[in-house]
Amino acid sequence: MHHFTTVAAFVAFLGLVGASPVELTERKPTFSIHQVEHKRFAKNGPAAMVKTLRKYGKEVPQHVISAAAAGPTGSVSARPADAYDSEYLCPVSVGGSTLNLDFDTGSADLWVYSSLQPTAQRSGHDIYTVDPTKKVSGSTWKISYGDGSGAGGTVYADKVVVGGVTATSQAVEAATSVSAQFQDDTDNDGLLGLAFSSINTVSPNPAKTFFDNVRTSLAAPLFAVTLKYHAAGTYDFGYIDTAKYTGSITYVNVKTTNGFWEFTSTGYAVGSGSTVSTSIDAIADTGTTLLYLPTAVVKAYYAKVTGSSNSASYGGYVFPCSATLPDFTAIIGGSRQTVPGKYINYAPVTDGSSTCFGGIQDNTGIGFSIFGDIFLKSKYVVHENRGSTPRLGFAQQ
Ligand SMILES: O=C(c1ccc(-c2ccco2)nc1O)N(Cc1ccccn1)C1CC1
Repeated sequence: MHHFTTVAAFVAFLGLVGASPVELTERKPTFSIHQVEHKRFAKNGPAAMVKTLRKYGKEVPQHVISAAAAGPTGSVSARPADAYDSEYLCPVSVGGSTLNLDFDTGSADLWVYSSLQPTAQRSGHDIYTVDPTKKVSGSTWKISYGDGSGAGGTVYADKVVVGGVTATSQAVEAATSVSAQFQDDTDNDGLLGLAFSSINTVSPNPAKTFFDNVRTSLAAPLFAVTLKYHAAGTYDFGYIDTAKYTGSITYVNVKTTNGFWEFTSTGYAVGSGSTVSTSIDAIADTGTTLLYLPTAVVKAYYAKVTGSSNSASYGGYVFPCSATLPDFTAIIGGSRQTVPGKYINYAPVTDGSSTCFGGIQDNTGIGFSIFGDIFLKSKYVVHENRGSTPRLGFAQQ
């Protein structure tokens, strides 16, 4: 972009456009100079602040200097898609269009509704309009999720911006077809996977997640998840926000062999009951709504809920919506991570029913426990990958 900084340059410009200063003043024409974005400008707020303070000879606080020296950081809102926090959606710029994506730490594909789908499938959705010049030749993707939903399509390399953090050449997996469950979910324009790139489904060459693409350039190689109960939370990239949690963060090492943010909880407690020591293999998964735990743990929990039962017809534990639910505590890294009982009432089994579906359910058939939104929405969870030994950090909101 050309910046006119001197009168001489300005007059030279008039010469270029064939107008003399006198002529201009007589006819007083109007003209505008259209600014274009500087394509390679990485947004760094602290650096801009340092520049301004120094320009006016002001003192620059040390914490601003050190933040400026760091890489980019960013934050994006995560809004509940419905009254029951079934999923959380975040606005993302994909190839210049804003789509609302479900950030999913349990999968590793960034896939979007697209112009490749039949128009009936994509009505009500924001879509990514593919640019054939950006197609990744020969690549396809296909994913299936634990609830039986799924999608598939082809791949494009395009610019993706999340909370001001830019991946300039992100693998954007454009859907050619999505399952009925996704078609019915008209708020959701796709998923942004934040698990490990080892489980990305692009073939023949697996793609990197957004986090893996920006990780080493961020001020710190981490993102932090703050989901909230019936309220908007955030996904922060590159920094820890001490205003978003109380007490301290307890870290545990992550096992990445299955591609998930997988960790071990060493025990649990129901309400004010005593702690039961038992090893629980679990994953943190923002893309899963509920908290799936081993059979014995779930039985011990609902033994304390009057009127609860494991309903074959509703496919899980239910109880009277008026029930008082005990808190649930998981021991992680030696710390007590407690979920308020109120958060464990997920939703009425059908609109208006006085029977409610439990937020804690049995993990039989999954192969591990899943700490989904029911657990996560009372926590501040740091997902750190320094390259070796990724870690999860848990703190109370
Ligand atoms: O939905 C998934 C899920 C995510 C990603 C993949 C996948 C296939 C290929 C690459 O990733 N497959 C899944 O199934 N849940 C949650 C879940 C919930 C209930 C039952 C089973 N699972 C994965 C995180 C555990």
